[in-house]
Amino acid sequence: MAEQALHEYCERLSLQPKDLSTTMWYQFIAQISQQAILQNFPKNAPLTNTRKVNYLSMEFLIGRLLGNNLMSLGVYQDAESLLAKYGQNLVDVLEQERDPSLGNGGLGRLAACYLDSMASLAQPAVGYGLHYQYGLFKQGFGSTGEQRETGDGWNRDFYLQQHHRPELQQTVGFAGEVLHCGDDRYEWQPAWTICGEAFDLPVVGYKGVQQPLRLWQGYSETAFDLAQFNDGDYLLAESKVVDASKLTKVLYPNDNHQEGKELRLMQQYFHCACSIADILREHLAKGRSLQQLPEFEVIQLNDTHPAIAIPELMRVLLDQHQLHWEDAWAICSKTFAYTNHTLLPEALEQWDQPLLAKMLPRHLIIIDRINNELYQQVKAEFSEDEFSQAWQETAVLMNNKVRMANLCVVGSFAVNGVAQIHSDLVVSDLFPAYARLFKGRFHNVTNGITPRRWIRQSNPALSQLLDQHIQGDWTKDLELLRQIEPLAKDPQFQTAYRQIKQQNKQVLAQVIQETIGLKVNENAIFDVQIKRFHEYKRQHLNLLNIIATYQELKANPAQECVPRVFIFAGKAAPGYFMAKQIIQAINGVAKVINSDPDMQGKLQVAFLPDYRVSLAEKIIPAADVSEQISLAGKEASGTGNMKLALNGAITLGTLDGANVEIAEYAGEENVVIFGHTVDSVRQLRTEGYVSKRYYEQDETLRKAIDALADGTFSDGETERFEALVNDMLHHDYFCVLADFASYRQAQQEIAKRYQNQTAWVESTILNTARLGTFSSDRSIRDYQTRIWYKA
Ligand SMILES: [N-]=[N+]=N[C@]1([C@H](N)O)O[C@H](CO)[C@@H](O)[C@H](O)[C@H]1O
Repeated sequence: MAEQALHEYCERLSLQPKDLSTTMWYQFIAQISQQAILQNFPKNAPLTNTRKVNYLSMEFLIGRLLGNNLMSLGVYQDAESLLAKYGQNLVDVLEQERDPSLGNGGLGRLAACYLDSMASLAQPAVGYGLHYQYGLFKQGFGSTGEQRETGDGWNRDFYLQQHHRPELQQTVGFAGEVLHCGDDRYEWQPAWTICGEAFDLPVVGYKGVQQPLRLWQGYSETAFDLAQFNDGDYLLAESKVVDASKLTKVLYPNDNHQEGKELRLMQQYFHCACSIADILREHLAKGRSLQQLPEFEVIQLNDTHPAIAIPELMRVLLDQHQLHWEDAWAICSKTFAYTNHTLLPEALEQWDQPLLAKMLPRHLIIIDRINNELYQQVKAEFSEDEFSQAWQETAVLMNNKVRMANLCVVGSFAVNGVAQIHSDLVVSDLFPAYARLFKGRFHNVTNGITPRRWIRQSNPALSQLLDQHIQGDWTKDLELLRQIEPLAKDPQFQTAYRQIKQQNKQVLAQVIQETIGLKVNENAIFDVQIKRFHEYKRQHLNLLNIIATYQELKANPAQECVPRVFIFAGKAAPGYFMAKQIIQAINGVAKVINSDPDMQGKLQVAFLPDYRVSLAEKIIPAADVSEQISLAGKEASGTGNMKLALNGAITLGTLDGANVEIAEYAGEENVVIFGHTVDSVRQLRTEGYVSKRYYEQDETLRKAIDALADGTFSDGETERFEALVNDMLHHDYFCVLADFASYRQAQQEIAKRYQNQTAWVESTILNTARLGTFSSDRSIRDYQTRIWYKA
């Protein structure tokens, strides 16, 4: 079949297979993969004992799809051997695919892993997102190591792994007036509308089903106005067209931070309005009633970004289907479920009421009614003395702001956090009054990652070893990894496992050489911190330890040391000054250390630019140490921690997010935990945390910070990192200085353990063997049994 297709493809190009470029081979393989997806997939029927999931997310960090699709179609080897026949290497051909960076970080990647798992488990689902023209910016570094951003056009219109669905278009209104037509009846007259057209990216489940990721793109109903053009009024002729395409032009590059821009709210509403209309179209087309919606459909809100979907569904039920408030609310509140991904106050979205009054006047009226109904409930539940504090926490409308997280809690039948410690804090710290008011509504579903992309596809050598020693298909059931536990001490298995890690490190060393021109010591510990830059993730704590290690080695050149390569990757939101300071400081330190002959073979720092899914796939299999060093209570879960540990990296972390559960499953002896806990941070704050004291009392820490301040790592410029140093000494909200000593000790523990390779490799094997629970298949099964099950 493929040979025939290849023949036809070459004929169309009037070329011989030997003349095809790598890009042409990519296009050929992508085409036959799409045909295969369209023609003979799925082989399995979707589940019937569960509701269809509509996963609403402003981000889907899907990564390259072709390799994944070939694997899930079961034709990866066929493609590999066909290409090999013509002297081509599939890995190189797959490198031709642009990385659709339609997400910022963990939240967006989690959505992609969940789509893969739902399709693999035959859980009926549709992902609903936006077809951004520009994904997350491309990152480069300037002459003094500062982050530079450039637009990342991922060739949206020519992307091969998608189908345009013009028949699914929707029309979305904005602004305008609301007429009160008596009693409870309202009519919204939008001032203008934008059309949404759908692009379906097939999600190919592994031995499962195929279902769509549906991405909406804005365009203007009124095409080019020829009449106006003929009247010579060219610009006006084009005006409407410009606006619409601007709507889904670019992804907002913020991670864990709200940017209260009008365009962002318009994007969110456009996303929700198109998706709600499409869900109802499909539901009603099956001859089902509106009242049956919660019986067959669940709408999962991926954080608060799609929260406006709640008043949007209410609007449609009230104004377009003339339901009474109670009936509409009964349907809504049994259809929506909300996942919270962060406790950071600056990330909890709040929109100015006046902005909603202008942009979505009908929705504000509905939100006001929801708020009034809630007021009665809170009044009834809490006593006189308790009421004001309870209302302060629970009110949806407060201080001229619409609190989107509160709207989600009130409008959903289920709320979940993304790791046990986080879900506990959601109840104890974020929503205690809600937890009392809505008993049984709060759940935990610990995050997971898809083993298809993050082991089978990105670590083929390890996958082969696992295939040789495991009965059953671990790619489908990751708990089967337990079968290698007895081999953890087996010398032969250890050798094979270690050699695979070493091979992966050599591949990464090649990538580092090609990308930043640094030749790293492949026998050193590859110590990896790869994630978005944010003060709570504390990349600057990692940096302070690197500086201290450098100063120690400079002061004691004869001292024995375990060679180390510190590998960083990650982007900072363009508007996030302090995160950008940290990036620049790491590059400044790297420049000095990497060019210092005294550090040869001992210490190196590699900061790889433009972190993205395809780069993560190369770094993760090569990591020895996984840096998960956020301040306890700040990282809701983390998912990089799971990918790194399953691929045999030892977690060096705080008791935060999913690190806690990784330590539980791997065994405390197979991770290295340090630092303050959630409770001891609370105590530190109560006692009044003064970071300067740590600087004064800890000489190693002081010298490291002084070196950042005195120009050592900034070409003698003393003000370049002034803001970062001042923040550390006079603020340091994320307690970097308070955790420095404990972290440094933990790093020395890592070095000590690494010297006993037999024990180290045993520990890494046990991490792979015992962490099957962090498969996103397990997460989806938890959602099915705890949230999505048919009532
Ligand atoms: N937004 N947001 N939240 C995050 C991540 N930054 O995207 O969601 C991720 C997915 O739930 C979490 O793993 C991570 O801890 C959390 O910070």
